[in-house]
Amino acid sequence: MTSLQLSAKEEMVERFLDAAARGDLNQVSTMLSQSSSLIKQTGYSGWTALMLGARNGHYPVVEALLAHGCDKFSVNSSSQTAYDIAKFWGHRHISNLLGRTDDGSQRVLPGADLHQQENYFSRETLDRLSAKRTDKVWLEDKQSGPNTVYLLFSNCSPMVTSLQEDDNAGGENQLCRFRYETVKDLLQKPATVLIFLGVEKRKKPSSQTVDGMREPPAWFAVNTDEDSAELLKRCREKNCCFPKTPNRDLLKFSEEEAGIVAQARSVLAWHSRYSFCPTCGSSTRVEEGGYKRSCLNSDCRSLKGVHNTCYPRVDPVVIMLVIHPDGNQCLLGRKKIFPVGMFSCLAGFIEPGETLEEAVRREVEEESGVKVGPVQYISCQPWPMPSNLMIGCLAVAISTDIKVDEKEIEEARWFQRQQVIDSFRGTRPAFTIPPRQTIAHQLIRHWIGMNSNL
Ligand SMILES: NC(=O)c1ccc[n+]([C@@H]2O[C@H](COP(=O)([O-])OP(=O)(O)OC[C@H]3O[C@@H](n4cnc5c(N)ncnc54)[C@H](O)[C@@H]3O)[C@@H](O)[C@H]2O)c1
Ligand SMILES: [Mg+2]
Ligand SMILES: [Mg+2]
Ligand SMILES: [Mg+2]
Ligand SMILES: [Zn+2]
Repeated sequence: MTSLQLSAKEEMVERFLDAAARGDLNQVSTMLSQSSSLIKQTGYSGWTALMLGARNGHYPVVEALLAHGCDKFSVNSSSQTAYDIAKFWGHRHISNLLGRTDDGSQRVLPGADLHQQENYFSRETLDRLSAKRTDKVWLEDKQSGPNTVYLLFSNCSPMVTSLQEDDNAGGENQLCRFRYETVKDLLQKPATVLIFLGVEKRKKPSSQTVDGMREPPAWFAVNTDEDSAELLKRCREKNCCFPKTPNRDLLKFSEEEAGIVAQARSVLAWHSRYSFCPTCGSSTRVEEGGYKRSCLNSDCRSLKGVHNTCYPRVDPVVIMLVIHPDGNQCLLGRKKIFPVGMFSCLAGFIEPGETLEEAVRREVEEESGVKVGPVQYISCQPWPMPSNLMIGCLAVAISTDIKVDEKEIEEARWFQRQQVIDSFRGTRPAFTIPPRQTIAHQLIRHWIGMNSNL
């Protein structure tokens, strides 16, 4: 396409991207002051100005674009961020700048790659204030606070408002939020479980107004045995419901709400499964803002010393993308219950007395017959179904013959890097990639972005 065929806007975008690629800081700054939206535009190459500045080693341009608040996590059509690009081309000073976390911790851990993937269910919107869980007076005061937020759960599913896709950034479900007056009768019921989730994290001081001095709102989750139709009557909005497919619907929240749901649902699921003392079978009492169950039998061993049975459990699971020794293929498998055509990373529960590296090696060999050598941790994800912690790793195979354990896996296959890229793009997909909310998706994307030939 010649420049004559470009619209005025497209031409401006191309000029801006060209300035970033050439390292023309003056032109980049002038154009940004005229049109700030240029910062997120991509040209025909599918690259942003940040990617082009990073590709060509223009530190001042990258610095200026970051100062203007550009999104350093956006990716090109090969799923590479500007950081991946700078690293690949050996512009260390730029990859260090792009990989730096806000607290400057990269300087404390030199050489560490602290560009951490944020996974769905991982965002901490609330400050958990765990020290306040034992402060009964403070907790009771918060319960009836005028700005306190309550979330209602039935059978560990949150009450939500279903939105049209465009209503909410990234989410189709929104949590229904209630005030004390609407739920206070429920709190009196013996079968109700109340969890203190935390208080909203304070925004920057500059955004505080007159009520900036007020304490930030506390959040609680309530699970009751009241009929779900009765619970819905408390809500005046029309679209409120308890989702019919709870597990799938948990993937439809915004990043902020997903983090809160992960916390609340895992703790509530623990209460619903551990209502009696696991040590002696007696009844228990909920304590510490819903984070402890103490045995009511005064002779019980669980009351002496610290017993982990009194606290909510988390089950660690390794999930790994196994890379072929040639570096150009990865191993994916499918369970019978997966949607048709979907392949995902292998995964399995860590067993007692096992390191995560050994768990990776054992699960991969059990499920696919492939032997694994080096294992590298990448990122993790709370997975509240009911209470897993998915520990995401890359692993390098040292054998390649596949023999699946048919009890767990229907099929496992090596996929070429290009097949994986095509599946991400949706062009001639060889298989379906798991949804973006899963750490499996993010691990596969990470591998694609890591060692591609730019
Ligand atoms: N977020 C993601 O991307 C993602 C992807 C894959 C799996 N997962 C989750 O990881 C979990 C584990 O994966 P898997 O099923 O392949 O594990 P797995 O390969 O270890 O096999 C599951 C079997 O392990 C046994 N098991 C051992 N400890 C267990 C425990 N604490 N709880 C339940 N079963 C236990 C059971 O017999 C169960 O059938 C799944 O339940 C799934 O929810 C999440
Ligand atoms: Mg498994
Ligand atoms: Mg297994
Ligand atoms: Mg297992
Ligand atoms: Zn007991």
